[in-house]
Amino acid sequence: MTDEQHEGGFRTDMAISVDKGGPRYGEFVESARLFMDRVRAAMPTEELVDDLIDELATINAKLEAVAIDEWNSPSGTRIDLPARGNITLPPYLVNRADATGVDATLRFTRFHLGGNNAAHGGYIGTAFDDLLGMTGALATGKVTRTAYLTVNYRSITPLYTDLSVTTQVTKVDGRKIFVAAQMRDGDRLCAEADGLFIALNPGQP
Ligand SMILES: CCCCC/C=C\C/C=C\C/C=C\C/C=C\CCCC(=O)SCCNC(=O)CCNC(=O)[C@H](O)C(C)(C)COP(=O)(O)OP(=O)(O)OC[C@H]1O[C@@H](n2cnc3c(N)ncnc32)[C@H](O)[C@@H]1OP(=O)(O)O
Repeated sequence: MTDEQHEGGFRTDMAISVDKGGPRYGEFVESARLFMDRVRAAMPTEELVDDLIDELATINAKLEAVAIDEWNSPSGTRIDLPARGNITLPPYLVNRADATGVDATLRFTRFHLGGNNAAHGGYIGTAFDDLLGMTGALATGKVTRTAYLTVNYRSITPLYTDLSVTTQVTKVDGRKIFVAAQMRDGDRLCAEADGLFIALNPGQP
């Protein structure tokens, strides 16, 4: 990736990769996700907390030594991995993606718990934002930025259940891409969204 491609405050091109971080990078990301779930579910003893702080200090020092800028990191660019290997995002697999929309399968886990075994609404919005951003990118061939995103929560979204997410381009008007999405548990509509994404101009901050 050149300086020109990411001049300004947001990348204007997507540095996709399938090999950064090596063949076991996906396994590393899944281990990190499992760790996040385990932290969320744990009731540790004081002794275990002491022990874990020390072990994590070692791990964090190893990772700090290999930190790299956002434009070149595997996280967010590995298109062969769930959610492009980005642990910030709920893990989803893209089943179909073209200029008209995207079909994905998504699974929330303990880390994404809102309450009463249901997903937190913010993570539902995060999933929609990313998959709709991808939809805008595929519709225009450019990176797009969210202008607005409206989420309607229609019924409880369960954890540890394969959910389907479908997105559609509803209208393109110059740089404006109007999009919609639905999240379902089988036939049941859990949540839906509509949004406006703006295709960035070259160098736009
Ligand atoms: C297996 C296959 C996989 C393949 C994958 C391959 C590739 C995928 C590649 C990449 C994509 C992947 C994933 C996506 C990644 C991330 C998605 C997350 C995106 C975000 O999470 S991003 C962060 C949150 N987001 C912001 O941080 C925005 C802050 N904001 C701004 O940066 C500006 O605000 C901006 C840029 C939005 C617009 O600014 P601007 O200067 O460029 O344009 P301007 O203001 O002139 O608006 C132009 C026209 O839009 C209308 N307009 C604007 N805003 C409107 C609104 N809210 N409501 C109604 N209309 C609106 C105007 O009225 C005008 O309309 P008109 O032209 O008709 O007058």
